[in-house]
Amino acid sequence: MAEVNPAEVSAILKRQLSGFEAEASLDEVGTVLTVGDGIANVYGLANVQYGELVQFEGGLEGIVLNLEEDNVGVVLLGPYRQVKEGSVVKRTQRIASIKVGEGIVGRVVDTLGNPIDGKGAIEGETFEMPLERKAPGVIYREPVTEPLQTGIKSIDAMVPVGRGQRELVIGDRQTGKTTVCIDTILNQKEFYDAGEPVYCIYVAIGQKASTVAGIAKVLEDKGALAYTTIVAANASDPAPMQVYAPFAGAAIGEFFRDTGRPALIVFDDLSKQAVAYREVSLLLRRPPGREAYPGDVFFLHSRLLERAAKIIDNDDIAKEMNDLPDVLKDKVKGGGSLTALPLIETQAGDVSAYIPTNVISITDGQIFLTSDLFNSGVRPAINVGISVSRVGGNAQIKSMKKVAGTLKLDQAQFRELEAFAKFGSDLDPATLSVIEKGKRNVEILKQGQNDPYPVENQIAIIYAGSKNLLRDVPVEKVREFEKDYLEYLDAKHRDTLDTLKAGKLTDEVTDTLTSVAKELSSKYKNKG
Ligand SMILES: Nc1ncnc2c1ncn2[C@@H]1O[C@H](COP(=O)(O)OP(=O)(O)OP(=O)(O)O)[C@@H](O)[C@H]1O
Repeated sequence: MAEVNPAEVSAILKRQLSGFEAEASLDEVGTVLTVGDGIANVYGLANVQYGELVQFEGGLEGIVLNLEEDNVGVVLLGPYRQVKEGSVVKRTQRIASIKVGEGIVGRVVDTLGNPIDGKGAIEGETFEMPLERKAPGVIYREPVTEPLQTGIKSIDAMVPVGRGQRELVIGDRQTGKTTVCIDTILNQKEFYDAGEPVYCIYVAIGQKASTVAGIAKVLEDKGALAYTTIVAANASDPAPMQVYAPFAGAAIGEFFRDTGRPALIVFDDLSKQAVAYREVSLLLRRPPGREAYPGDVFFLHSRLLERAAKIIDNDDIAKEMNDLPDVLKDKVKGGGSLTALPLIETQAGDVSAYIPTNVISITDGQIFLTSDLFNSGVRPAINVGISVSRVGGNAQIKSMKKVAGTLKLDQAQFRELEAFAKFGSDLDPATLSVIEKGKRNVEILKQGQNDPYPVENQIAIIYAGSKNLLRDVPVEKVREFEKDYLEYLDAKHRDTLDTLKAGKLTDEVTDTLTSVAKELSSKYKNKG
């Protein structure tokens, strides 16, 4: 009998074991300790990461927000009736993210990227973009130099916004905040038609579903849905969905920004998001601070708004960008931008409350809307005296910059003298002329809802106002004059308008504008 050679046996065993791979995988699971008010405390997920998605029995997902020694606090992203004490929770090893692709344009989605407009699944290739992502570092950014045309005369002239800027829109309720932002989105149609779309994202937080449906309809009717995505976390959605909706919107914006395209995001509004965050934090038993907001509510807004940026126009450097999701690695292009228009609602004009002061200090300027102006018929109700844009001036086109400079000075002078306007006849002619001109300029800056103006039209009418060419037009007829003047220029002097659009304010152009304005205003004089 042949003897068993141990060395031979162990060699055979070794050979067989070397190709062995364990097929069974071990899911890390935990159990629910307590659940209620949209929060679950889970035991047993020792290795879970902050911000990771976990899945409950029945498919409901949640985000891990509190890491404690023996349990983790999870916010639930949906109705949690089926979750009970003792339910099993599974780690997904995925940080919360949203699927973004070209197909998301024109859709209405929820915080997790699920379509809620009844038009079926999102088509085409999609990429997982993380909800929370570190903002691009200094090396990957460029200063703001390109204008973002809002189509609103008083903004484009006096508080201009540039691509990559963060400009706060702040005011009491019902002062036209949403309208300013929707009009800005509508104004981007010009660029879409010209084949260089600015991709827009409207994030609705804590609003009525009917309001969101109304906005979607306006955008669709005006042809703006073709380049716009709506992210909606309505008032009836759980608080965590409202907290993360702006982050989901930013993730969509970043997809366009990092693939070299301009994007615009509107957060309507961050006050409601802060309230939802306060709710979540209190339920997670985090200590309350000023106005019962948690201590990190500033960080919540600053890390969100920092994601608005103008990316350097160099593909090689842009490719190195920090925290770039792997899925985008070979699609990255430089030169993209994400402009943010956050909204904040104040109570009785109090801008020194906690959340308004926070966001004012984070953004690059603010557009103040006031009820007084709104109610006196000055709409959009922008108070230009206290509105500023810290970087947008560099982005204004030259022709606009020239005419707007005079307008700003005139209006500042007018505001100083305005109180005297009541004494009409007792004033010296110089003061009277400043007041009369100011009144006409106020009329010029009025604008209807959903009626954005192309930049060349804005320059043409502001030029007429600032050169006092309207002195013969009665104040109440200024808007009628404006309409005739712009229609006439468009019909007869399109080349002049095109020159203005190109940023030039030549003598020839100013001569044309002056002669047209004089001719039309003289008619008003005769009529009057
Ligand atoms: N330029 C305008 N011309 C005429 N009406 C306007 C103008 N801007 C806004 N409005 C009207 O004012 C109302 C309030 O506008 P909007 O909803 O934009 O304000 P808001 O400040 O966003 O309000 P909310 O408090 O609901 O957030 C709307 O009914 C709108 O139609």
